[in-house]
Amino acid sequence: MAAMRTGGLVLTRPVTFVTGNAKKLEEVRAILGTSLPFQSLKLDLPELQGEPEEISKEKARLAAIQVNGPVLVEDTCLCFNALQGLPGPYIKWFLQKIGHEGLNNLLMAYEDKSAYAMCVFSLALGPNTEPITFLGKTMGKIVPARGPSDFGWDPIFQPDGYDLTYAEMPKEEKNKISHRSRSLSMVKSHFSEAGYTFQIDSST
Ligand SMILES: O=P(O)(O)OP(=O)(O)OP(=O)(O)OC[C@H]1O[C@@H](n2cnc3c(O)ncnc32)[C@H](O)[C@@H]1O
Ligand SMILES: [Mg+2]
Repeated sequence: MAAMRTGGLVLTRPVTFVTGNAKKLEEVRAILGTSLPFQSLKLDLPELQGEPEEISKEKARLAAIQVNGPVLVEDTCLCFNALQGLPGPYIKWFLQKIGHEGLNNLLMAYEDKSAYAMCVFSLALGPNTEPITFLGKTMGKIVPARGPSDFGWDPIFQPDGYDLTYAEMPKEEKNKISHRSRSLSMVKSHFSEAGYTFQIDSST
């Protein structure tokens, strides 16, 4: 839990990253390394409809109640410029129903294949605290699927400046430029700037 102390906030528990997605967790682990004490909890939280930041904040509020402590969650969007940002936060269901080919077909009527991947992390220090959001974006375009299909829409997203899709890139390369790593670098800066201190008693 969080307690105030002069000069910053003392956290007596590690931050819990709550997600139902094992691939997200894998990337968050690789990106954060040991820079932030965190643990994970596999929970598929219900998601509100609406703007990405509100969806992410609401997930954090629900997660903080479940965990009864500091939590980090994220919501990921894939936004097509020709479609004014859709499917956006609804990408999970589009992907599930129409797949990579269907997503490409959605853009068939448009010249503009540009898109961006967006990650909104939300940090809530405990239940009843207002979550803070961190938004990271990577620009690119939608292409016919290339590369291994072990993580979501990675095979159809080709980031600007690369000839490779996210799926074709070595993981370390994706993690250097991804929407997730951009958002997480803001989370890391927040932790160092806000002066939080972790005093975790491992015996409790
Ligand atoms: O429990 P949560 O964290 O919500 O996990 P989720 O899988 O439900 O994730 P989202 O609600 O954020 O939906 C995002 C969708 O985009 C997929 N996705 C997320 N990040 C991705 C990435 O970096 N590359 C490819 N696909 C990704 C993910 O598998 C989902 O289908
Ligand atoms: Mg989800």
